[in-house]
Amino acid sequence: MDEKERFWHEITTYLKDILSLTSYTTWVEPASVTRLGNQSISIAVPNSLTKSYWERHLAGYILQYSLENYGVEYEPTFIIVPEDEPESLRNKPDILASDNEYFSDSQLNPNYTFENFVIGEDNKMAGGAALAVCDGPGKTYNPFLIYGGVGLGKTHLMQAIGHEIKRKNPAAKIKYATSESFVNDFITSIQNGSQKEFREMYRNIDVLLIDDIQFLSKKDATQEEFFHTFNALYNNEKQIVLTSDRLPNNIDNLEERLISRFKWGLSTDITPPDLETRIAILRKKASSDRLDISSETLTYIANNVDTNIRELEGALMRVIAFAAIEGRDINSNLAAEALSNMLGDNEKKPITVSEIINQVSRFYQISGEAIKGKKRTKDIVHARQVGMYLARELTELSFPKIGDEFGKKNHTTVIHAYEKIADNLDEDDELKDQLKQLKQKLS
Ligand SMILES: Nc1ncnc2c1ncn2[C@@H]1O[C@H](COP(=O)(O)OP(=O)(O)OP(=O)(O)O)[C@@H](O)[C@H]1O
Repeated sequence: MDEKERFWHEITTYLKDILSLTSYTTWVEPASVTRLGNQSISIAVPNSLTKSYWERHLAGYILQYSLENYGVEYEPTFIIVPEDEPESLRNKPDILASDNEYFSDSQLNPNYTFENFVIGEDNKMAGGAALAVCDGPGKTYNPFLIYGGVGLGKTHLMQAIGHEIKRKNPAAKIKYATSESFVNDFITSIQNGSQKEFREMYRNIDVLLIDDIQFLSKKDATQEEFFHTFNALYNNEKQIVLTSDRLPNNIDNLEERLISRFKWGLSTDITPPDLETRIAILRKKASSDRLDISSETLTYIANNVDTNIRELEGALMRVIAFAAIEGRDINSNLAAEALSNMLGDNEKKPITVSEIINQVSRFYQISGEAIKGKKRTKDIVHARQVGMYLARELTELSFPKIGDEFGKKNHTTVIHAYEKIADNLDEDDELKDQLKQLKQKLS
């Protein structure tokens, strides 16, 4: 037994111990190891459903087991090899490895392509602009920033740009990193005295994709480095694509010079998908797993999960897994059963004013006491008025009751705050974005 087979035998034995028999036979048995590197392991799985299950529930065990027993974390990557693929391919680690290497060189997820990305009303601006970026990398929109709430497809769209540019120009060097890995790479380079290599890695490329730039907040030295990376790429007409959960203006402690550079190109937001788009996304996922699921069932799922696309995919996976485990056909009754716990859990509790004050306080970094207090500096008044507006929008409370909760303010103060924010919303995109984020946090 070689090293790879031995590790696989050990980890699957370990998983057999901790999982139920059904989970083990449904998810672990169909998987196989294809390669073991110094700090990585490639695993072949038969479909994207199994891949997601491994990614969400089992990958952590591999990291933990390898660290505890081998002193190194084997980072797992999953490759989909359909079961009806010839046996020869399933057992050809070299083919799989080289395929994997193609992607690992830029760290792109092979599934995050335009082909797999459904464009609907909510994301058509972002989708169209992303395609335009691929037609003129470094020229059309540079930088290109995609922003929006959790699980709405920012990473997918960003990586689709990487794939598409690579497809059009196979020689293009694409670098994808989360802002956390940018920070870590930078810190490691300082510790190891390898700044030159770090700069090579981030500057000697054609396209830089940086995910979740909100995490650059408060990291002064890294922001400085990122600023120089940005300038080097921008000046050489190399494409920069960024994602963020909010507009750069609303990222705390982000340097002004970065904010202004991020505004040079195009910023576009992605909002939660409407029902039709949610159904289309489910249909695409089902068909890529070669599953024939009725429109009625897909509509049932889409109707009941409207938070974000990651949750929507999770719900579909749950339905499919439930059907597999119970040995039943997929229909809307089964979907209702499979999702009953999940939907029950999600039943909305009414939002309280103290939750609103809490979120507003964290968002604007102004204490709850100040919001409820009497001070009238500009920042405090703004936070207070936003809080009052949200209280009116998100609770059933009357103006006088809201006034009470905000430190016994008169109801006319609340009415004034409500009207002021409502009026400003029409013209102020930044305010609109702040409220969107706050509402998302509160929901
Ligand atoms: N329009 C879409 N069509 C098909 N799949 C989508 C679409 N948007 C998102 N998804 C899928 O939803 C999941 C979550 O998307 P993604 O990770 O890109 O979200 P995100 O906005 O980057 O989330 P986060 O804020 O957590 O980083 C992914 O599996 C992605 O493939």
